[in-house]
Amino acid sequence: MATTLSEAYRDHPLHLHQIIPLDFSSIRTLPDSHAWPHTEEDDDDNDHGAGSCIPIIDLMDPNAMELIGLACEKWGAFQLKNHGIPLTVIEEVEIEAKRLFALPADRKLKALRSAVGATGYGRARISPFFPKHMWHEGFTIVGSPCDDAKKIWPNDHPRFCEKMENYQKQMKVLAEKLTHMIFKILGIKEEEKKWVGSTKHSEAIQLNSYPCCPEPNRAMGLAPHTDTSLLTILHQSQTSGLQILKEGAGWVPVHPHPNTLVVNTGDILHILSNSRFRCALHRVMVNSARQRYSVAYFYSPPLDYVVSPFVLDDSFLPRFRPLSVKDYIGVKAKNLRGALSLISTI
Ligand SMILES: C=C1C[C@]23C[C@H]1CC[C@H]2[C@@]12CCC[C@@](C)(C(=O)O1)[C@H]2[C@@H]3C(=O)O
Ligand SMILES: O=C(O)CCC(=O)C(=O)O
Ligand SMILES: [Fe+2]
Repeated sequence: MATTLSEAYRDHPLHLHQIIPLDFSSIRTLPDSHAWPHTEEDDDDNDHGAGSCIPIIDLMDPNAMELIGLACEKWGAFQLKNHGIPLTVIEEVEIEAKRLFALPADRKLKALRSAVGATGYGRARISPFFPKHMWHEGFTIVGSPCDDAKKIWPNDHPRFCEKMENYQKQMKVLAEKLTHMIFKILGIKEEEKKWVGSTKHSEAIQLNSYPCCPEPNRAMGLAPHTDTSLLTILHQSQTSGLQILKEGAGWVPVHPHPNTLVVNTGDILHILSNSRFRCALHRVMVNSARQRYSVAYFYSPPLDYVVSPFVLDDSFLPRFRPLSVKDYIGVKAKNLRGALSLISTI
C-alpha cells in the first residue's frame, strides 16, 4: 500500500479526550472548558476598506500567475474564481458534510478517529496545544473515505464516498495547476518537480463544522494555525468566520464569495520558497445565528520528499535545514508554533 499521511501521524498518538468533540446539540450555555480569554488584537476592527482584503484572482486572467505570486508574497493567501471546479461538485460535498454533522453524536462517534489514526470524526489535531477547547468538530479523509463512512452509514455510505472521492480528484487537478504556476514563479527546475502530477503526492480532506454558539465572542472556532501543506484549497459555506493575520493590520476577515475558493500557502511552500512566500496564520470565529461549514483540501509532496529551500544561485543562503515531509510533520506534532524556527538555520 502507498504511504499516506496516516503513516506520518501514527507515531504521534493523542489521548481520547483530545479527540472526542462536545455534543453541541445538547449545549445551551458556553462551558468554561470552551471559554477563551479575550486578547487585545481581537479588539482591532479590521473589517474595513479594500486595502485590507485578501486579493480575488481570476484563474483565466492572463496575469493570473503574476498576481498569484504577489498574493503569496504579501498574504500567503488569495481567493480564486474561474477555478474550473463545477459548482455541483462543491455543492454536493457541502450537502454531504451537512448530512454527516447533523447526525446524533453517537452515530458520528462510530467513526471516531483513533489515538494513532489520522482519519475519521473528531476534534482538530492541534487541540492539545491550546488550553481551551474549540467550538468545532471535524471529519478527516486520507485516502478512501469509505471505511469511516461505512461505520456511520452501514448501508447508505456509497453516496458520501462517491461525492468525496470525486471532490478529491477535482481538487488534485486544480492543486497541480496552481503548483506548476507557483513553481514557475519560483524558478524551479523540471527535475525538482517531477512528483507534481504523479500519484506520489500527499493529500487530505478535512470537513469542518462550527455549530451555532451561545456566546460567540468568548469562543474560538479553530485556533490560530498555519497549515502543514504545500498549499490548501478551501471551500467555505456562505457564513463568515475565517480570518487571516496580516502583519500591521491584525486579523483580516476572508468573507465568502460565491463560486470562489480560498487558496492558502502552507509551511512546506514557505520552506521551499526560502520564506519568500508567507504561510498565513489563520483562525475561525463562530457566531450565534448560523452553523458554519468548510471543506479543506491539503496538497503536499510525498512523505519521503526532502523539503529544502530551492537553490537559485551560487550566493543562495538556505534559511531552513532539509528534512523529509514525514519528519517535518513529526517536528510539528511536538511543537505546533515552533516547528519552523526549530528547522531554521538563521
Ligand atoms: C493532512 C493533515 C493536515 C492537518 C493534519 C492532517 C489532517 C487534518 C489537517 C488539519 C485540519 C484542521 C486544521 C489542522 C491544523 C488540524 O488540526 O488538522 C490541519 C492539519 C495541518 O495542516 O497540520
Ligand atoms: O473553516 C475554515 O474556514 C478554515 C479551516 C482550516 O483552516 C483548516 O481546515 O485547516
Ligand atoms: Fe487551516
